[in-house]
Amino acid sequence: LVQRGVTVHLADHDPQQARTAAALGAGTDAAPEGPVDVAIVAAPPAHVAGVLADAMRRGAARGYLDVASVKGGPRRELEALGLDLGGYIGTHPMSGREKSGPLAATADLFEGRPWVLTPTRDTDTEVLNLALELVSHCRAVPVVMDADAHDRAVALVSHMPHLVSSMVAARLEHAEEAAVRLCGQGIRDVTRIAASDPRMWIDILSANPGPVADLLSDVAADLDETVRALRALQSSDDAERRKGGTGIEDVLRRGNAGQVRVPGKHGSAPRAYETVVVLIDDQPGQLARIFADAGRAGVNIEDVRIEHATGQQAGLVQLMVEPKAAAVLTEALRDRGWALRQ
Ligand SMILES: NC(=O)c1ccc[n+]([C@@H]2O[C@H](COP(=O)([O-])OP(=O)(O)OC[C@H]3O[C@@H](n4cnc5c(N)ncnc54)[C@H](O)[C@@H]3O)[C@@H](O)[C@H]2O)c1
Ligand SMILES: O=C(O)C(=O)C[C@]1(C(=O)O)C=C[C@@H](O)C=C1
Repeated sequence: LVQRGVTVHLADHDPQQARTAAALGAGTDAAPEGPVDVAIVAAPPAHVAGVLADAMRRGAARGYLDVASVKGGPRRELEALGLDLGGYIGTHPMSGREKSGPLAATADLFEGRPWVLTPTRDTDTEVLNLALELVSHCRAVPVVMDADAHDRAVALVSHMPHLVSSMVAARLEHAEEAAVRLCGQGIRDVTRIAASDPRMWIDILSANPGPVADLLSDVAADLDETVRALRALQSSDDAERRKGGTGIEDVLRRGNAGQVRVPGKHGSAPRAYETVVVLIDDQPGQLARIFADAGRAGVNIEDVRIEHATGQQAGLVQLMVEPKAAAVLTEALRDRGWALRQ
């Protein structure tokens, strides 16, 4: 928002967090002199209604938004407090990090991502317009939904997958070091979000337990069937083994069919990018230099993955770019002395 010329005042119940965010360029931690255009509450879900109610009672803003990962609960809490909710919209940017706090923040986090808005019949048009302006400043894609429909949808695409990721990662806790050191990109993809703050996720799941439990019981049924199929594959009987193979194929094929439905950036169909792989030393500033060199060559990096080599101070950076930009980027990085890999 600061980059787009908006004046941002930061407040946090831990003033150090607001100071750090201000020092990073996210705004000022000085209080505004009077009511602001819009107050955006990004506290943990269980505190959202309380923080919003306090701001509304003080008349802190013309419009009030929150960005909590659940939408039905906070709205009902606000209604129970008897507040006039015409000036409020519950929102949820569908993008985040597994790390907390201002040091984990990035200015382009929401670019091209869906940002859910849950206005009701009573929402002031002026406030809806402020919310749309905010989403547009962050270059996100607005999606209007009913609060409860949102909660059912994120149970499927965010909350249940989060728990499954935690359960896969939990298998590693007491695993032998010899096995853990073999971790490749597959398990990194599946477990990244398991690094998130449990306190935040207890709040999120506590506000959406029913839909998540329903989905997890469907996953449990798939797990039971898959275990049965794997046991059948161990059988000495040919027919049993064939049955086992069919069962495994079924779950893998259904996985393919679901995976192709995951949209790429901007909510469109997934795009085919080409990957340019660079070997880096594990030292501060390396990624920033690669990005600067790519920028100088006029190449937009669409996505990036980093794979650290076990036991070495080196890593492989996979830069995903539009196919026509791959050759330009390869040449520019080679010219600047980067070691490229296939
Ligand atoms: N991290 C994500 O992936 C993500 C994505 C979309 C939405 N959200 C939602 O955004 C909100 C913030 O999540 P985050 O990941 O930025 O967490 P965070 O821990 O980085 O930030 C939360 C901040 O709220 C402050 N806080 C706690 N209680 C407060 C209170 N009562 N009053 C004022 N400040 C208070 C904390 O000090 C902290 O600085 C949550 O509601 C979360 O559901 C998170
Ligand atoms: O990718 C991450 O690290 C996230 O935290 C992302 C994610 C998600 O599940 O998509 C997690 C919770 C938020 O409510 C929104 C986004």
